[in-house]
Amino acid sequence: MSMLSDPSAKYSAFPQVPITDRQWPTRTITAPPRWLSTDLRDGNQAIVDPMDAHKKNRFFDLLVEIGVKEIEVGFPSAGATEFDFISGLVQSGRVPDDVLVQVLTQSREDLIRTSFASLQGAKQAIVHLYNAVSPAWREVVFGMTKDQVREIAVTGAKVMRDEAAKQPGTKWTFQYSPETFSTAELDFSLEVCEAVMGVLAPTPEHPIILNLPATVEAATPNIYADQVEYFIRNLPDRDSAVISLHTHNDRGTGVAAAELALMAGADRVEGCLFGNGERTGNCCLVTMALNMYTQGINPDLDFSNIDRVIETVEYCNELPVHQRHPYGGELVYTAFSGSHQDAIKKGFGAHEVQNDPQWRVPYLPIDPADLGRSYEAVIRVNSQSGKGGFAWVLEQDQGLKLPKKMQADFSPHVQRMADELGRELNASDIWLAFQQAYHVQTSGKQFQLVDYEESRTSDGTRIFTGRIEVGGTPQSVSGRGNGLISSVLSTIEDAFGLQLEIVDYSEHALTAGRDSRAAAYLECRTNDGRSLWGCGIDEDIATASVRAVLSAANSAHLLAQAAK
Ligand SMILES: CC(=O)SCCNC(=O)CCNC(=O)[C@H](O)C(C)(C)COP(=O)(O)OP(=O)(O)OC[C@H]1O[C@@H](n2cnc3c(N)ncnc32)[C@H](O)[C@@H]1OP(=O)(O)O
Ligand SMILES: CC(C)C(=O)C(=O)O
Ligand SMILES: [Mg+2]
Repeated sequence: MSMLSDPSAKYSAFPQVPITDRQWPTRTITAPPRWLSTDLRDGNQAIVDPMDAHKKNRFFDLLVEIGVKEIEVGFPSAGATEFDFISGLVQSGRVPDDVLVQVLTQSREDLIRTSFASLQGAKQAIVHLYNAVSPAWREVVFGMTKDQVREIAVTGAKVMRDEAAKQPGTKWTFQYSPETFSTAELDFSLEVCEAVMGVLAPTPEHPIILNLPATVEAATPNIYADQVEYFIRNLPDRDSAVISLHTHNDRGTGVAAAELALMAGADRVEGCLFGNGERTGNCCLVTMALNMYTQGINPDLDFSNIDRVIETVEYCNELPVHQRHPYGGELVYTAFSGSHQDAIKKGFGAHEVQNDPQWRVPYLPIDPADLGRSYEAVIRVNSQSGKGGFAWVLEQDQGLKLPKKMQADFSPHVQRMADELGRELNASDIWLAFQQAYHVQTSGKQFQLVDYEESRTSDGTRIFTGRIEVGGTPQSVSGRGNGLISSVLSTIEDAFGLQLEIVDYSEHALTAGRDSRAAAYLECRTNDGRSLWGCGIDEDIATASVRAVLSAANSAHLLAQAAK
């Protein structure tokens, strides 16, 4: 078996929804929906080892902490683990007053009764009833006509109504899902929902939740939005229903479908953190909430410490959050490639200088700091990287702000190291490459400053007098110039025969908070016209400049040796 040359023999295009005056494309999302997490139900039913009570409790606490107010805690009739967890949670008093727990049940009398039993003692709760309504399920799963399938829902709704009446101390909300809504005839979904409403008699003050699942995502997200708009426009007593969305991600557009359907008028979104759930998962609540956040809308969910959220989700689901998962993945705020690094570094620079409250850093749709991620990890260096990358790392790690031309000079050293090692370079690799390239390390070089003094003559001439180790042996040297640097340059020429002319010089204090040292950078030209860079770091800025000259002299010495 292989892929078909004519897939239309096996698969058909999804039909259009019969509305021509659809409104959703002209709307924008301006407020968050009601969120329901189904991590403990749809997520839990899709993992290899369903969560035990310890993990379920930990997940529940996380959901409460991030601000989820409606939580589907399980499927009570699935077995003792589920039932005991739900009933234990309800009776523990750990459900905050502003949080609604929800349970799911098939439309079967015994299962509905078990579901209500699990919620005994709850102040308030949602009981969620479902049955599939689309042709394939009607014909293949139930072997029933439309009327019989509608009757499954009606019978279940009656049991729900009666069970609720037996526990009047609980404020009940009813939820009904025409499962497989996305692949069902819209008018039949409406017919079944109306029949359920007929039994449960919702009012605007006490509405039913009608949840419209894309149980299997079968079309482009605009089709789901059309289906939801059609449903809402044709539902009698719309104001007695909360319209809820439940998308899956079979085509990879579960979040997009929920977003467009929200524009179509829905009120509520069901999903899982990081999109766990059946097959390719449910709508990812983190992605959808943070998509809103980056449009300037407070989603009412708090992901300020997204790494802690990931840690708990990975622990409970025993599934990793993909490194490229929107907003949360380990690599989504990381740039390895040169042009991205360059733009991000400039973006952070401009952000700091302009103090602009609006976020305009290229390639980063959100400020990682808002989610508790540090800036340090944003730029990482490998063989695809450019100057912006290692310059950023040196600045973050060592406080060095290399002049642009020096970055170009250092670039081949980094490139060589990345190619040789064939892996990502970490901050200490780059620092080592820098120390080697500019002889900043304390040993193994030709010229090493021991100490020096500077004096002036009456006409302003500076005199450098010092001791320099040459190949390990201290040597007393001196020279004159009209400044400290030129006096060191003439010392080097007189003592060692190295002729260097200064082209560029800059210095800065190392990044505040690190220490009180300073860095000096120096570009020199040799007598055969070659450009050389030196760098000196010292607690004293003048000494840093002397070290920078010796750094360039060490390079000049190596060049002279190589030429011999
Ligand atoms: C899209 C979704 O995610 S739906 C949620 C799915 N989640 C789960 O199923 C997890 C928990 N489920 C379970 O532990 C088990 O399925 C149980 C304990 C609830 C029920 O187990 P069983 O009694 O063995 O039934 P099973 O789940 O295999 O269902 C099969 C029967 O239920 C019927 N059925 C399935 N769904 C429904 C429904 N929503 N309403 C009424 N009947 C249904 C089927 O037609 C089938 O009937 P048949 O035996 O006459 O052919
Ligand atoms: C039970 C329903 C809402 C469901 O999970 C689905 O249809 O995907
Ligand atoms: Mg589902």
